[in-house]
Amino acid sequence: MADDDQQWKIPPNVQELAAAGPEEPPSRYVVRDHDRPALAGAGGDVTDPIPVVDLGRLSSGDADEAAKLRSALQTWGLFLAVGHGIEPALLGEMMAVTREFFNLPLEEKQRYTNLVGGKKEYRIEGYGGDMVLSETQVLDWCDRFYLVVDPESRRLHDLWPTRPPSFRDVLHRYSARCRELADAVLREAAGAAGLPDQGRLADMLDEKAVTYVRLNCYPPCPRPDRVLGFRPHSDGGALTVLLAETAGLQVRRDDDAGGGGWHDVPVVPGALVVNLGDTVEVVSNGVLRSPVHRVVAGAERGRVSMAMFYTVDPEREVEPAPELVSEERPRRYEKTKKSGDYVRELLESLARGERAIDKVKVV
Ligand SMILES: O=C(O)CCC(=O)C(=O)O
Ligand SMILES: [Fe+2]
Repeated sequence: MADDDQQWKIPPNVQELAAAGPEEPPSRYVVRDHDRPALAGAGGDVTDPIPVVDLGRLSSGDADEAAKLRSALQTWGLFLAVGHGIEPALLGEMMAVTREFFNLPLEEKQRYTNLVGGKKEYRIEGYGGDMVLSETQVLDWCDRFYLVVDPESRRLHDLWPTRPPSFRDVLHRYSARCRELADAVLREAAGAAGLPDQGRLADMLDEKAVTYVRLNCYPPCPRPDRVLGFRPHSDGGALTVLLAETAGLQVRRDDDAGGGGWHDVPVVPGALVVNLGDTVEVVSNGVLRSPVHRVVAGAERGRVSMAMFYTVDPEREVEPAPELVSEERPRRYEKTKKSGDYVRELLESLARGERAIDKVKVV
C-alpha cells in the first residue's frame, strides 16, 4: 500500500492544533455523546472520600494510617500520598523539566518520535500520540512521551532529551526516590490483599522489572466538554505514581459503596497520586483494585503530568496468588500473557477503547 494512503495512522500534534486557536476541536477528537465528560466529577455520594495517606506515619508504624491505606487499595485502588519524603524542590524540578520539554519547538521534540518504519508503526518509547488503529478512532486531546527508566541497562539514551539540559539528571534522581515509595506501598498492599508474605508484591519489582515514565501534555481545548484528555483506562503494571499540579484526573467507582460514576481526584500540593495497576489486581485475585481513570481537558489551562509505571519482568506471566484462591473466593483471573506482551496488548486495547484485564477475567 502506498505510503500516503494511511495518513490517519499518524495522529496530529495536539499542542500545534491548540496553538492555532480553533473554535472547535477537529471532529476526530470529539467523543460520542455517551462518553462526553462531565467536567466536574459527577459521581454519586461516596461513603469514603479518596484518602490522603501520610507515608511517613505509615513507616513509623501508625496503625490508623495503615488501615486507611489498606481500605483505599481495596476500594478506590488509588490514594494521595503525602509524607513520602521526596523533597518539594525535586517535585518542582521534575514538573519544570516536563513543561520545558513540551514547550520546545516541534522539530526538537520530533527528534524523539515514537513512529518508526515508514512512519506508520509505533514503538512504545518516544514522543507523539498514542497508537491509532482505525480511521474512526476518537483521539485523545494529549501529546505524550514515554521512556524506559529502569533497569538502567535498558535506557535508550538516544531518546533521553538533551533539552532542557537538566532533564536527564532530574528524571534519574526523581525516579530513584519514587522507587522507594513504590516499594513501601506495595509492602502495605500485600497486607491489604491478605498475603502472608509482606514482600510478595514488592519483590515482583526485581532487577528485571521495567519502569516506564510517561509525560503527558494536555493543551487547553476550546470545547473541553466534547473531548477527553485521556480516555478511560486502567494501568497495566503493578503500581503507578503520578505527579500533577492541576486538576483533571477522574477515577471511576463501580461498586455500590462508591455511588458509581466519575470522581475528581483532588489536587493536594506536594502530594503524589498512587494507583494500583492490573498486575496487582490479578495477583490479589481482585481483592485490590486497578481503577479505571481518565483525564478531562480544560478550556483555559493546559496541564502536564508525569506518570511512573512500575511493571514486572517482561518475561513473567501473572496469575492470582494461590493463597488468595479458595472455595469462597474462586479464581477470578486466568494467567496473563508475559508482562511485556501484556503491556503491548494494553496499548492496543487502549486504542480500541477496551481493557486488557477484561480478557483474563473468569466470567
Ligand atoms: O494525566 C493524568 O493525570 C493521568 C495520566 C494517566 O492516567 C496515565 O499516564 O496512565
Ligand atoms: Fe493511567
